[in-house]
Amino acid sequence: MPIQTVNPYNSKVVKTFDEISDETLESKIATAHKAYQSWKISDIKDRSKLLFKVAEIMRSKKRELAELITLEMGKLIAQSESEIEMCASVYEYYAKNGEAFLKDKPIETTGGKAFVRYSPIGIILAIEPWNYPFNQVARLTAPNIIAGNVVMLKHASNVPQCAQMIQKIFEEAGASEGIFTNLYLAGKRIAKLAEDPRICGMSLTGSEAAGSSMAEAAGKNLKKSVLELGGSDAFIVLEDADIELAVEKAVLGRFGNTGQACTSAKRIIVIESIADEFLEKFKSRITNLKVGDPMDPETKIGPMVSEEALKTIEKQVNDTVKEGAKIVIGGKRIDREGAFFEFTILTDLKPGMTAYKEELFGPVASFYKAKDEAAAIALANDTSFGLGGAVFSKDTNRAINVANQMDTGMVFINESLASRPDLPFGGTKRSGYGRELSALGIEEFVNKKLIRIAD
Ligand SMILES: O=CCCCC(=O)O
Repeated sequence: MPIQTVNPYNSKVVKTFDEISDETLESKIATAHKAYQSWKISDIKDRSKLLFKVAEIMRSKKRELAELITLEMGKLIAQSESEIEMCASVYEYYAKNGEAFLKDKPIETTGGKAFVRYSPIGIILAIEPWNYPFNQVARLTAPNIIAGNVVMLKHASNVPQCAQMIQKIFEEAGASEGIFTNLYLAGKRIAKLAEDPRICGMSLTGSEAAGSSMAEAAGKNLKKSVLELGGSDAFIVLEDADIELAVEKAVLGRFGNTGQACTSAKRIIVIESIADEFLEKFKSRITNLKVGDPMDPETKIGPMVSEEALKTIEKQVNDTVKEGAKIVIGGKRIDREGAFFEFTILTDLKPGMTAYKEELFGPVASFYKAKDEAAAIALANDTSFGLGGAVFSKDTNRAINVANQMDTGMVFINESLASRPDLPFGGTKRSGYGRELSALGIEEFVNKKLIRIAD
């Protein structure tokens, strides 16, 4: 894949970047390794100041950064601005709480004293996706920078200007060279990078295939890794739910970011007795929406990230329809320049169909009726993924009981799933392992060193 900005609104190539040579890569690793030697022993208050400054710069450049996101991957401009806000709040969260999270943890032991100290480990390689080009990077970078690690970023090849901008923001905030380094390189060079003893941890958000090959390289070299992969999250609406609320959140949860999120509410599962009413309201909320330029605040349907992404979802929808599913609304590309796909709802889905078993990474909701709560849970769990989910019910205890039976890393009740700096984020099954954000996110790439003092 060439490293380039292609505007998904009109498919025009805006700017192309060269991959770095092996010599440049070596020199960047050497610089990062050197930076780590002083960063790991720096005062945590200075590390915190750096992150506060990064957050401040991001807020002050919110519009410019949001426009870059929209240019490179087509997100609606208001959603791009929200991403920058969220991203700044992640940097602030670790700037404020990092010191407390990293405090020594005393251990009760017989005779003598003991505690666990969280120490940094070195360079962490972040392999990040295009769908939240600033926020995905923040989630790995903020906890590691405060912990005393340094970060090298291999971003998705279609968001090179976002990647470069993050490095520039760190520089502007006063970070020495090597604290945060953007690398323009192809995915196939990651396996070789994993062999480098100066790279001490690897984190990837992306597809199952990319995750599996990164984990293989990390495992072969005995490196700790974190994986945030795909999802096919269930959005369960029980018969005692507030239907208006559930519909509103389903629209947001499924069609936000043009459906291109690992945690999108890809499978809407509604109890039979209220399913028709829900479906009618759900459909009406996505009917006659304004299609157009994602930079225009009036636009409600913007482009998908690329022609390739559009073709993938178009094929998945066509295959599923051939297999017997029905289209309630949408179902095809929009006849205009750019990677536009109609907001779509599929019904009559059965096990084995394409949309039943695969992740649909675009604006397509799979709608299911379940005869009762147990059937809804069984359906929710009938997937190889285990990222997130949502349950809607006015009875909180009932909803918690349902959440408890869902095989996922996260469940939100009466809300659609969205990350927050203070909540752990991550999955189980084929959605990956490890956690980002919250106090748990800082624990992934630190040496939990035992120190024992004899009596
Ligand atoms: O693809 C991953 C999406 C994460 C969305 C979020 O941060 O809520």
